[in-house]
Amino acid sequence: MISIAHLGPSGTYAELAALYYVSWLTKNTKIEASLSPYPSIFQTLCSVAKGESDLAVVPVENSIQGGVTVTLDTLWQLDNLQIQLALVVPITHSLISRSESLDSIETVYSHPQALAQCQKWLEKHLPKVQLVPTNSTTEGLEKLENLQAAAISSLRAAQLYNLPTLANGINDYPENCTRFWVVSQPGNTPNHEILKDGAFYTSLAFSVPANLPGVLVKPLQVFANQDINLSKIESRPTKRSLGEYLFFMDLEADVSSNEMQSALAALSNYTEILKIFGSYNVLPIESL
Ligand SMILES: O=C(O)C(=O)Cc1ccccc1
Repeated sequence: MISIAHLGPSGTYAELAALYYVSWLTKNTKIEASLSPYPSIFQTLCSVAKGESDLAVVPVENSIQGGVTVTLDTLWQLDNLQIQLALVVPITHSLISRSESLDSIETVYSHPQALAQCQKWLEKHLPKVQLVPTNSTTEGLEKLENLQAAAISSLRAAQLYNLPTLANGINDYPENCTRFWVVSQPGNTPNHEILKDGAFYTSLAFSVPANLPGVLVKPLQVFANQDINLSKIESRPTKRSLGEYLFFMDLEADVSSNEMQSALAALSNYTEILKIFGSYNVLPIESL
């Protein structure tokens, strides 16, 4: 039995992503899994780094809001985490409340990503409310004894806690989806048959030795030279001093391929610290 950590309380989108993964595991392997909710994304990842859980399922990027910075920062900070798999989950938000109508809502609780994904809807329908960020979309559901309160979470969460919804599909963009990573400690890899033919993506991050003109050109050129496509680049502050950055990249090649091995050997000449987070494929959830 493997344990899978995810952002809780139960009913989050991260739990939904973990459930998709478990359903794939059940169908394709003999591995059984149990889910453990954690109060924050940071604690979810720490539980794997400490060996308390075998795997964590964490959001990494939203199609509307971009990177989930805590996930990127924590992966950089904790040295022993590897990405095993990615999954992309469609996100549809509901406004959950015991109130009879929108008119009496004074406060809306949710995860900052969810509040941001419903910004226009909130501006239009609830322009005067106080928006309160929470650690997850389900954390705010505890506050709904108060009839003036509402929370943004999934319809699935509303059903789980037997709570009524005031509006459904309130995200500003219907194509809203979030990419999640399944991470483990390096050796602790459940036998992913999906990886049999090699992985499609490699994710890594690096700092550069000095803030000079052209310092990012060389690392980019290294991958271009090997004909490796860059599918994402994101910078994050090093937190050492203002204006110094780390660069997180997703590349379309397996770390063990000749092209990637050559690129990485060349890359190390132009980076200060280089961390490789792993090679992985995307689990197609429509196949489940
Ligand atoms: O809070 C949740 O439910 C999460 O899993 C994080 C999140 C929040 C908003 C969109 C996608 C994931």
